[in-house]
Amino acid sequence: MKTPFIALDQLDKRYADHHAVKSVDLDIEAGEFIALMGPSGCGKSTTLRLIAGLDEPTGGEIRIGGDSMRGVPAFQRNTPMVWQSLALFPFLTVAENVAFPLRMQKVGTAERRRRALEWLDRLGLAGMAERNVAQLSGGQRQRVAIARALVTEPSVLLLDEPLSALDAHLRVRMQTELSRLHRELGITFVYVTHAQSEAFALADRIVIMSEGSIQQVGRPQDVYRAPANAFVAEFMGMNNLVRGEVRGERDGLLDIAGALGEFRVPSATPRPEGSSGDFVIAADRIALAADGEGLAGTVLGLEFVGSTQTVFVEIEGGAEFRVQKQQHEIEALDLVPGRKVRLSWNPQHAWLLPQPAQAH
Ligand SMILES: Nc1ncnc2c1ncn2[C@@H]1O[C@H](COP(=O)(O)OP(=O)(O)OP(=O)(O)O)[C@@H](O)[C@H]1O
Repeated sequence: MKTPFIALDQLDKRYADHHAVKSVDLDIEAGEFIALMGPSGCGKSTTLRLIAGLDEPTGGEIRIGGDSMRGVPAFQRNTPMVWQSLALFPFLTVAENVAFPLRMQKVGTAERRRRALEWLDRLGLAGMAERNVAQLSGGQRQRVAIARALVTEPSVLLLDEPLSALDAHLRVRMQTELSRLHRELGITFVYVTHAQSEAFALADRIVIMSEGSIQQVGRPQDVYRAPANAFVAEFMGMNNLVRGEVRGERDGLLDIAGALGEFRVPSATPRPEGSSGDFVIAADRIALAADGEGLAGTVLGLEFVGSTQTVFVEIEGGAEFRVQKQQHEIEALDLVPGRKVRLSWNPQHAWLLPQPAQAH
């Protein structure tokens, strides 16, 4: 097997009163764009800080390029980090800010300036070198922070919610910028974010964490379509979780029965009768109709994002479902709160959650 570029091996971090990272194993390939995701407090930033050497693990090991980072201080790792708060020096010019890490490395004045200007140019900031950072816009400041992180030509860049302070429009532009940089530089990016849209737009693989443990690692679309457990399914937002129990098997599909009724669900492996039959059905896989077959429900509300509508439906029996449709697909239904609807889906699109004992 190929040696991973960054290896987290049983990585553990305990604070006095909190177990923030619990025996995390993760291999990151050279050049990969990895996004760490999970609810607030799940240990994403701590994991990133441990990789950066800004915090010491209380157990396990980090290897970068095959070398153990045990006892290696942050400044010797060349794993720069970009934060939401940027931490630029207000009393230095833009060029001086970017050149700062080279000063720490004892690079000569002329060379420092040459490299700082080169990175400013790469990030579209040529001509701003002599400005004070206070004279820049939020997006420009973000680029300065990225230039400063990249000026030492690291082989890994760590980013902790770098775009969350920007407005929505700028965030999308900076996403494109980061994606371009990642492609051009070919270095490894480890990116902490709350925002699913960012992780999906940027990452080769996403890591979903909860309470200090990894719940699932995979390509964004695979984690979305095939969550490893109920936590991941719910975290991914646009999944509807249906609880049930296996009643039998017919024609390659399992019969599942639960509080919402009876369903047919595919399974890659046999599942004994009476075992868990919890499954998810993604919001965009559900068809809506005014009547006919399917789960009966009542529209609770609607949410528009561009041309996409999310329809919130209360199912008879109490559960709430989300259905995601293009505006033109449901125009004819004239959906308003209180409208009765039927929900149906192709059984092949349902995803049976792995048995709890197998989930990881
Ligand atoms: N220095 C510290 N001392 C004690 N507890 C800490 C310390 N740093 C972090 N923690 C705790 O460890 C847990 C994980 O924190 P961490 O910052 O890694 O979470 P996160 O997933 O990045 O959250 P957020 O998305 O809110 O930034 C939290 O409960 C936090 O309160």
